Amino acid sequence: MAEVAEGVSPSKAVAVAVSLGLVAHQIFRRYETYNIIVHAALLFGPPTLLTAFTLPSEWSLLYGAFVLFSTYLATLAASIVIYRLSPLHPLARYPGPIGCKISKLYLGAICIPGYQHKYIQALHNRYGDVVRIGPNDLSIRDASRINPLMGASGVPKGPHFIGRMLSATGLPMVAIQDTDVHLRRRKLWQRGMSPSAIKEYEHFIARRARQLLDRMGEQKGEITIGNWFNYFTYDFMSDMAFGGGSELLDAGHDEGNVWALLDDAMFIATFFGHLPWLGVYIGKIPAATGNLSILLNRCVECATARVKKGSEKKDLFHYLNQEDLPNLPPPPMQQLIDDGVLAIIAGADTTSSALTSLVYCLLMHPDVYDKLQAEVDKFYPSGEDAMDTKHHREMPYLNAVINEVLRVYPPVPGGSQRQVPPDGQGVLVGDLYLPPGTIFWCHIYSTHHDPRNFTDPSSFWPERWLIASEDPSLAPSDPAARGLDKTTLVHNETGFLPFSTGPMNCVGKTLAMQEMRMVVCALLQRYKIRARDGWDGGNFESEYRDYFTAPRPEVPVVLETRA
Ligand code: HEM
Repeated sequence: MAEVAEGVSPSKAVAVAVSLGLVAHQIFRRYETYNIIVHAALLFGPPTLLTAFTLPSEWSLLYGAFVLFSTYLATLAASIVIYRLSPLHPLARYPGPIGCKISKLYLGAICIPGYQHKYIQALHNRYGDVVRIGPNDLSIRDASRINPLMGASGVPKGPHFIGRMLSATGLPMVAIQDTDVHLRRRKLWQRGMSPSAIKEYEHFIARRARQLLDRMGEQKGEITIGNWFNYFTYDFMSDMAFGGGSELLDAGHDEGNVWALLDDAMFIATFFGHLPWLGVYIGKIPAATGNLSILLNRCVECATARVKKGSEKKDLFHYLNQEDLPNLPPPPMQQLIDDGVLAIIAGADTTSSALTSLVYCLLMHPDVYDKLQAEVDKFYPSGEDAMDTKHHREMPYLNAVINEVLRVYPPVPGGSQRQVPPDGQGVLVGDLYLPPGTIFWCHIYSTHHDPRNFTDPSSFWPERWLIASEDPSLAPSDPAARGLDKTTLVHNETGFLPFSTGPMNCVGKTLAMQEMRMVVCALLQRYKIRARDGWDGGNFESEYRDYFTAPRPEVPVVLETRA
């Protein structure tokens, strides 16, 4: 080989390696791909060819390979870093930490302890409403931009689910970036979440909610109520998505470690959500993905079993499998599996998180607890069926409490990612310009906690929802109104987006609200909830974490059956 290269001087060989490194950067920049073979070819192909064909005669093969590989790769890395920090980068005008501008590894590392929501909120407080949180990523905390960016003619989904699912193929609906394909797929979900479908699910919710109350009541002494909500939501979502298959409530513990797996999986998924290409690599190594792969495989097994068994009830699967449209062929098996997985992951943790936060808030705010109890007792006195949803509309305080919990402790604190199509036009909203390829998040936690959207935003104060809607149940003279009325209260519901917003928002919103209302009414009708003696709730706020969904600290309680 060296013979072929005779005449190539070391400085020439190094210069060629530098030039190829610069060219490779331009190729990476223009043609983003998750194809490992393309990545490997670009990373290792040029220096391998250089070593093979231009090795200077005075270098040994080993030395030459070392010099050419390191020159090529160092040039590529330096070119990337310099470009990302330079005024030439399309997002150069947006402020943010240098580490974020250089690589998504920075935010990936920061998210590991779980306080990404607080970190991004702090960035907004320091840099303003638009912050660069990655080389091509922005976080936005400006309620006035939310509808133009996420509403009817908003921007498609971003790529973070590719990293979360450790694959660029076989993705669930939530991850589909092509807007037309996403909306086609969503039609099935929309039928499965229509008011008439949800009416039919009420008895599924009621059966599991009764089981939840019975099983909690059977425990002696203190219980960790969040764990029981976990069992409830997981069993219920398994009923919905797979026609059953999970009996955690019955077991009374995390049988099969599903929640341990889910928590670990969310942690891994959050890191790779920031680095989708790396997630795709790691996804090829079964041992490296550990619990995330186990969780995904378990869901695949449940979905496959359900497809084989066929549908016995009108549950969510009935609609996802188009059994309500018998003249149409069923969707491909892989689609059913992917969306079954999605139902469990999207529907179980979020609702459980909200219910746990709600109990925490009631325990920390006895005045709120008393008022909610009074409203529940008014509509569901002892003997009245607490699973009957007919009074929910007449319960403004119940709805205010749930909204306020979702505002202060959003179960998906970061929200959902969007990306301006790289091959299309940029997006201009007022003076905010997002160049093609820009990835962004309308950051839910920061928006909910912005004083420009909500008076005293960190304070848990359900009455704000009553004042805003001028609900007659709260007189302006009531001390709970804090001397505010609709004109003096800051209350911008455009900045309230726990379920995200627009045509790609949470399709399970109505179901989740129904579940929460039913469980809260039934729980308060039957039990008095008391915090464990000596527990002051101190670490809930500080240890509420963000791994896309929100792991929360334990809330230890004692339940006393009400007379
Ligand atoms: C309190 C409970 C819940 C909260 C706070 C919540 C929140 C969210 C958020 C923020 C998104 C991202 C939407 C976006 O990309 O803009 C989402 C998506 C989704 N959620 Fe929920 N969710 C909850 C409960 C549920 C339930 C019970 C289900 C039932 C299966 C569900 C199913 C879904 C699905 C299928 C998506 C993907 C929607 C799409 O891509 O079109 N969620 N959810």
